[in-house]
Amino acid sequence: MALSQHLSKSRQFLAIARNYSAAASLVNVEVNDKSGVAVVTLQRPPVNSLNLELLTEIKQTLTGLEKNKSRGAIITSAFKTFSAGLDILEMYKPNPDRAKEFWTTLQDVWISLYSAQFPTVALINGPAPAGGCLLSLCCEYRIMVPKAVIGLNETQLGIVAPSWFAASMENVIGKRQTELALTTGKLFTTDEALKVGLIDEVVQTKEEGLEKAQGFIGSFARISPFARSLSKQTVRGGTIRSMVKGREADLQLFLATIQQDQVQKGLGLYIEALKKKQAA
Ligand SMILES: CCCCCCCC/C=C\CC(=O)SCCNC(=O)CCNC(=O)[C@H](O)C(C)(C)COP(=O)(O)OP(=O)(O)OC[C@H]1O[C@@H](n2cnc3c(N)ncnc32)[C@H](O)[C@@H]1OP(=O)(O)O
Repeated sequence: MALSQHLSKSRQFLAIARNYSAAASLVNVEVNDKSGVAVVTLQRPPVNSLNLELLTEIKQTLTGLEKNKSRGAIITSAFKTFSAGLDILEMYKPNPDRAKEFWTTLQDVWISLYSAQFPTVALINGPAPAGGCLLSLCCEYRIMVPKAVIGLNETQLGIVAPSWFAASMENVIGKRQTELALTTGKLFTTDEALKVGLIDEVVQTKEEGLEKAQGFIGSFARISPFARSLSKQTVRGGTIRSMVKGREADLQLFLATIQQDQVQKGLGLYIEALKKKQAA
């Protein structure tokens, strides 16, 4: 598709996305006029914790971008936190129907983002623990600001990162580092994350990050989109097939896990600790 035609389609999507944003406004989408790349900004105050509504909007945004043959997407945050991960309140004293929809939507978001045909970059402009880290691991390239943290810290909450969370990390930093990170619930500083390969670049500001992200996506300008996305599928296909095959069992495991007294107790204490931290 010619760039002018493509941009016209992108603008139509942008108009739809803006209308949608006006109604719900947890995700803002802006398509760059020159490059056709979408900047997808998460904006659920205060820390972009991923509840059902935010996940639903992310999923709809990704579906829209795929449908409109997006040139690329940069995922970032409107706040000083990239994402605080899953909204703990979705797992604490859960309503079973909502918990089911919540987890299924998280699975859908992972599948859409992990398998996106267009290039994806996470511009991690603040802390990205647990589910926040997972979102960034789905992207092809990670750019992070200094003085932030990133990692799958689930064990610190007394829960276990599911196998597809672990696989997403393993595909980026390898088995050994993933095992160490998951068993300790490690949150990597920006420097540590760069050293271990969890992120690809450090930038001083979000603006610099946007430029670098556009540069990464621009580097595919002379590569056939078909060959590009098939190559991505070749590398990621096994992980995706395995997750899709196991998704029902994974859902049941999630529902059973969050109903355990011990897990509820751990989550309750964690929520208290977060609140105390604010009061201090
Ligand atoms: C299939 C097998 C079984 C599966 C089991 C389940 C597997 C689940 C997998 C993933 C789990 C997760 O993603 S759990 C979430 C983990 N997240 C964290 O540990 C991060 C916790 N938050 C923080 O560390 C900090 O908030 C921050 C560094 C992200 C930001 O710090 P800051 O100082 O800027 O903000 P506050 O700490 O003051 O927070 C503001 C406000 O937000 C509330 N908050 C923070 N994080 C969450 C969250 N994840 N969910 C819900 N709410 C959150 C915090 O309590 C404050 O609220 P109040 O203003 O009301 O006090």
